[in-house]
Amino acid sequence: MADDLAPAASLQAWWGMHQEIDTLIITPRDMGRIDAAAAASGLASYGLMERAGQAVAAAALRRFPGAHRFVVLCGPGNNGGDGYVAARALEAAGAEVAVHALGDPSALRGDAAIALRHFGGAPRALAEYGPRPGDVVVDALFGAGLSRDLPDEAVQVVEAVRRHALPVLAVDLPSGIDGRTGEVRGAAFEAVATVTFMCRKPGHLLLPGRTLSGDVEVFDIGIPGRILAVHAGHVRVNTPYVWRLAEPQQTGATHKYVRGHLAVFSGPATATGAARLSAAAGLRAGAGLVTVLSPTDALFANAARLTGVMLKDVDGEADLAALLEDERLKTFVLGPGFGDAGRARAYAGLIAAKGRRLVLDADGISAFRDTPDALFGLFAGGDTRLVLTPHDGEFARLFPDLAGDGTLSKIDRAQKAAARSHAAVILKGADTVIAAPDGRALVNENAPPWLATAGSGDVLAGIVGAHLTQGMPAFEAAASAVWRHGEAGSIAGKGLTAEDLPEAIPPWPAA
Ligand SMILES: NC(=O)C1=CN([C@@H]2O[C@H](COP(=O)(O)OP(=O)(O)OC[C@H]3O[C@@H](n4cnc5c(N)ncnc54)[C@H](O)[C@@H]3O)[C@@H](O)[C@H]2O)[C@@H](O)CC1
Ligand SMILES: Nc1ncnc2c1ncn2[C@@H]1O[C@H](COP(=O)(O)OP(=O)(O)O)[C@@H](O)[C@H]1O
Ligand SMILES: [K+]
Repeated sequence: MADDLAPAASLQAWWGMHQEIDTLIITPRDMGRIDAAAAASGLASYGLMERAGQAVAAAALRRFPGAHRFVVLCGPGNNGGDGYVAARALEAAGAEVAVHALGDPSALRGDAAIALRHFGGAPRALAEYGPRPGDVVVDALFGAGLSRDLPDEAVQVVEAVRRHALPVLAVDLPSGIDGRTGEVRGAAFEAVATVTFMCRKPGHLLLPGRTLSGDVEVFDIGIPGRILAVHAGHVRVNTPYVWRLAEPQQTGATHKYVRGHLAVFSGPATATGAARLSAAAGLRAGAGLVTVLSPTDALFANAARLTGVMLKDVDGEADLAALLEDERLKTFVLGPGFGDAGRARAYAGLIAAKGRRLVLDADGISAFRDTPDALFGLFAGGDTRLVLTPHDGEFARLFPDLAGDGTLSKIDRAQKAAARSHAAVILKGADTVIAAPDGRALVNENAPPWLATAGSGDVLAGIVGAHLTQGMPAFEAAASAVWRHGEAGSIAGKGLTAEDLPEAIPPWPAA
């Protein structure tokens, strides 16, 4: 099955309702199209560079009032051009400025050559830069145009600046970060802050670029929003803006079955806790009823620890088939602590055949490691009814080729996996990516590091299940679950355990 993404034109309309510019994530390739469209619309490109460089200088002066000297490192392209504008503005503000260029400045073309001419000074060679205490480095070596590993000369400066622990303000991206993937190309500056233009790029949100970018300031250099919106792809930051219209509505007529019934499969007697975490999270996240479906040997272990969550004996396919006769049971969570791979495959098959919705997590994902296509076939066609919640290790079991392809970004991997599996995919981590089969993708950024604790993923699976069973479309259900999970992590605070998370799931944000 082809992985090529051909987002429907109607998607543009879907995003049309969600065009807040600060949620757009623009790849360097999108940015190229945006530049071309801006130029075609009559916008003077040098004006954009001038505003970009001025914004960098303003940020440098504001952030580093005690700097002895600003050292502006300029590269061979337009990122360097921004650097020359910034150097001129810093000098005009009375600061001490040193400019060092990578390569021959007389080879600059276009707007960058104009910026150098306006600067008027003669840059010194990059290799001549000797770090001094009190220096603030303005990194304008490479931005969106980085296409291969940093040259040795630049690597040496990156290392010298790190050795001297000098603060770095990056222009657009820290040099060495690939704007499309967030990966380090050979070496990269670690910036205190990065000033970028119009929108953030994947490299600002995906690790390790997210960490190396420091605080990211987005400065509007004057490209009209309508041009951005038309040429932006289908990647956004995961904020309530993109799914708030799909939030479950509660009216006076709501009763618990309207809010949906969620079922969570328990593992054997020695591994029941994960399912209860999912179930507790599901109830707190808004499912009207939640039932743990337990193998017979684990009934007592579960019964002793459940209150608001119900319990039912389901010990094999016949039991599940009988249960599926109840039309009100719409959504299942399968995988947390589940253990039995053969039974997981059989249960997924029954659930799919009956047209129900499934969150497949943990052991449920691993159960299909030898037969991923069989899983994808179960949920092909019709609305998206499957949500997969892999961490990197589980992802590699279902999608070994995508996991092993070093040219793909985490966003690309999630998008291709979603298209192939007909599932909404939550590819977890500190930079969780949520993708839909139609090509939409979101990068999450509200999760605190202390969410990385045993059982945290089980809680997430339960929240997704609760959202699905309340009728949200799969992608929106998944994205909003990741966001609420991140908020719960912040509310529960440092030192949390997974048991604290369900209690901390916040109400829906005000629409
Ligand atoms: N409309 C826009 O998009 C604007 C872009 N601006 C700046 O323009 C930048 C992009 O400019 P460019 O496309 O010129 O790209 P860069 O300035 O990032 O890179 C310059 C050139 O370096 C070469 N190169 C790439 N990797 C290299 C490596 N490892 N070693 C040696 N040479 C390498 C490539 O030929 C590339 O075109 C942005 O990052 C931003 O700073 C700003 O001027 C504001 C306006
Ligand atoms: N460094 C981090 N910062 C924020 N969130 C993280 C980080 N590492 C992991 N997470 C989140 O914590 C959860 C861990 O889930 P998972 O890997 O399934 O662990 P478990 O199986 O122990 O629950 C996921 O939601 C993941 O996105
Ligand atoms: K840079």
